[in-house]
Amino acid sequence: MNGEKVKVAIVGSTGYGGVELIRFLWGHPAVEIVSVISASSAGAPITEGFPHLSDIIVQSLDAVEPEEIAAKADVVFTATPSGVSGKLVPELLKAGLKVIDLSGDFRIKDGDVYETWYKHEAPDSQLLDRAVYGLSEVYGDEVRGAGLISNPGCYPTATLLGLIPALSAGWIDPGSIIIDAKSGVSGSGRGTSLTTHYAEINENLKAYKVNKHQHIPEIEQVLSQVAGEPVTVTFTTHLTPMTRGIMSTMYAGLKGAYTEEDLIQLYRQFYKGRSFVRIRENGIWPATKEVFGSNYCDIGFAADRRTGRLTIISVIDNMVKGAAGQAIQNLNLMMGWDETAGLNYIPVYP
Ligand SMILES: NC(=O)C1=CN([C@@H]2O[C@H](COP(=O)(O)OP(=O)(O)OC[C@H]3O[C@@H](n4cnc5c(N)ncnc54)[C@H](OP(=O)(O)O)[C@@H]3O)[C@@H](O)[C@H]2O)C=CC1
Ligand SMILES: CC(=O)N[C@@H](CCC(=O)OP(=O)(O)O)C(=O)O
Repeated sequence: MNGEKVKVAIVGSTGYGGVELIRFLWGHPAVEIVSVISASSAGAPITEGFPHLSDIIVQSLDAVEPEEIAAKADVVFTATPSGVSGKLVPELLKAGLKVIDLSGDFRIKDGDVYETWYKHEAPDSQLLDRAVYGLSEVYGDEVRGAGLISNPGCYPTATLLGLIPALSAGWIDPGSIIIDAKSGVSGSGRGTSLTTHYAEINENLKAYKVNKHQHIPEIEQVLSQVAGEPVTVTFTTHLTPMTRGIMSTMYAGLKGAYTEEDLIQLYRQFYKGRSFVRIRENGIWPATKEVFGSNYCDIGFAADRRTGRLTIISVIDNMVKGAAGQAIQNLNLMMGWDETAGLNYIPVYP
């Protein structure tokens, strides 16, 4: 990590993902933020909308001009909505930038599947092939040296990190997986809507997009690859009255009489040497507050002898491991740096 700092730009810097990228990148030892970019507020100081960045980000917001971004930066993060990234990323790559995209546009390898779930035109199939799916702990080797990284969705990150070790070991039945997931409202971005209106969400718990969530094909794509056979899942999402955090509770049929101790050993081995996945033991279940503001994913399990089912609980902060933190972890891997650079914070508690 010696020498000149890598210059980064952020498109979508006025959104929740963009502002969270600024928070971590500002303290990154090998990075300089050279441009914060906005489609709707170019020319304005970022502090107009985000006074907490006063005296930290001094430059005004730049316009979305790929050539100008490439003249300043080496790497660009696109924290832009699905449908926008798919059109913008090819221009940024053409201008010579390395790109880390936070949207869902490059995650699904089959363009037809993407169009069915996202209702936008799919990016070019060659680019879909080129995009590396940045689930850092699983595809880290592919991320190293990549030019285009597709950062995973928030729910898929929590869910896949919880399921992959047991599935790849052949310990759970791939046809039996049920996922019940809950998210804080920042997961839906900074835009206002009736669903996230204070009076609608406060003291409330709502299921949404049941069997229709755009993260279903993303989860199934990875699980199918891991299992070596087509996997379908039942996936239900809920909105909770909290700002940050995701809890994914997963159920699957066990294919043997595995104990919790077996599972702890399996998961510890799978994530050996990876700083951001922590495995719980002694029946202490992970809670969202225990990862708040950090890049950790905490996982706990219970193997039920009576029903033959495994319960896995995985928690992340959707804004960090579910978005900006994992994107920076991928930058670190892409650049050959320590994956924890700029991300070494313990969770905010209480
Ligand atoms: N929030 C979360 O927990 C997670 C979000 N994601 C994904 O990350 C991306 C960003 O999410 P989030 O920050 O929450 O969303 P926000 O809605 O908070 O922000 C999106 C930003 O995109 C910018 N934007 C909109 N249209 C354009 C355009 N045509 N060209 C350039 N920029 C545009 C907007 O800024 P401006 O108008 O100033 O340009 C806006 O600030 C999304 O794809 C989201 O799905 C992924 C994982 C988790
Ligand atoms: C709470 C909430 O609304 N969460 C969003 C997750 C958004 C996201 O991460 O979107 P992409 O992965 O598609 O980019 C949702 O459920 O759609």
